[in-house]
Amino acid sequence: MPSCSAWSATKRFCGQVRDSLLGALRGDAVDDEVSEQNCSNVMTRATTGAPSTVEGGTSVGRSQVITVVKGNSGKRYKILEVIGKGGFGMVHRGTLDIEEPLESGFPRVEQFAIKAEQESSIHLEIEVLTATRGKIHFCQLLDSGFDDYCNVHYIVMNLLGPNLVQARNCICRRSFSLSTAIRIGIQTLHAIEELHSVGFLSRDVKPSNFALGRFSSEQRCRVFMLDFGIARRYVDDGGDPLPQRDSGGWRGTSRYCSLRVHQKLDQSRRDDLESWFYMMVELLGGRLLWVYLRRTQKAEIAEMKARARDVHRKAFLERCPKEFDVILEAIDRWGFSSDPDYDGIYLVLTRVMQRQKIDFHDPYDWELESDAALRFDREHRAPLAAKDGGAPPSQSHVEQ
Ligand SMILES: Nc1ncnc2c1ncn2[C@@H]1O[C@H](COP(=O)(O)OP(=O)(O)OP(=O)(O)O)[C@@H](O)[C@H]1O
Repeated sequence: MPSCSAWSATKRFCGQVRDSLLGALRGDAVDDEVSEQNCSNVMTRATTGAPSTVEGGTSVGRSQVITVVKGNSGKRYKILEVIGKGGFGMVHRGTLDIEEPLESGFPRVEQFAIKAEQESSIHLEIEVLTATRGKIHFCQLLDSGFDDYCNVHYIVMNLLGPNLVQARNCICRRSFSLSTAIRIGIQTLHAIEELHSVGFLSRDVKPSNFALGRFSSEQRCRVFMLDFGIARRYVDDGGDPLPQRDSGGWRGTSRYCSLRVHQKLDQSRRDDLESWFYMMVELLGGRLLWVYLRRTQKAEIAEMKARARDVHRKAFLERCPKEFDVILEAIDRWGFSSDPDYDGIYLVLTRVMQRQKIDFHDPYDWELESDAALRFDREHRAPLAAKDGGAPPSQSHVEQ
């Protein structure tokens, strides 16, 4: 990217999003995935200020500028290349500005993921990551801050590997084996259960919101849950479930959201599980019947989701183990205030594992293919292919 930093790219990106949101508020075309909550946050954000934490920029490599930001902890971080982007912000790779030397004399190179957003929804991410501290399927929140110059809030987390879409694309045949998909299913279900156990709904369960640990780490087979920009507390301070609201508005992603979201109904834990089910159908190699529809065709998508329950049920579940029929039936039976039977779903998934002779300790697909990590690095994380942190930053393509 010529003579501008990845951080400035975030600023521009956030600016574009804000412009289109403000346009939407003025009555221009509205992006269907934008939540009402985020619209109002943008308006608030634009009128508030915060002390500057920008520490300056350093030129590195070919016309590449690294921006350094100072977190609330006092630590300073170099913002390197973009490793992910979503509707409201960007995720960058980052390192400490000044590496602390180890006793051996070699610098300790730590890498981070730095998520920046112009929205104050980052505060919700902070709330969720604080609540999930110590849970095994969640990133550690290491630091946070506000960059006055670029007008972005950011959080610093541990750096993970590919999200599930990218991981699937690293595999030669570009689809997971049954063994890998079922165990990802168990892990993602556990992640959702952990999130629910601390009183939050995700409302955006989808493959790109789960990532693996880094291929080079011991956590390469652990699935982590990401992105809590539209999460919501579903319990009050005493831990009792909040009553159902008359209308839930639109939150989520058309492809994976539950039927109830299409009906503008308030979401509850069962809706996260319905999204999980759609995600699983895809991860098991099936094709969601509405995959060819544009995300703006909400009514058509809703109709296809309804048909997947009756006339097209067989085609919908074609690639899934036969036990998945029971899971869908159960999720559809649960109402707004039902306590989801997570254990029942684990039991069914475990039955599939027994029937297919799948062991929890079997290698995952990306472990079986020695060049899967290389393919991921080449396509998404070019700098990480070199020795940790030693490579110059560069712009990398990231698939959504
Ligand atoms: N800690 C992390 N380590 C490595 N990559 C990450 C990390 N967090 C996020 N990413 C990458 O960035 C992508 C976008 O992250 P995230 O979903 O949090 O952003 P977002 O702007 O909220 O996205 P969306 O609008 O699509 O929901 C993820 O799919 C993942 O590939």
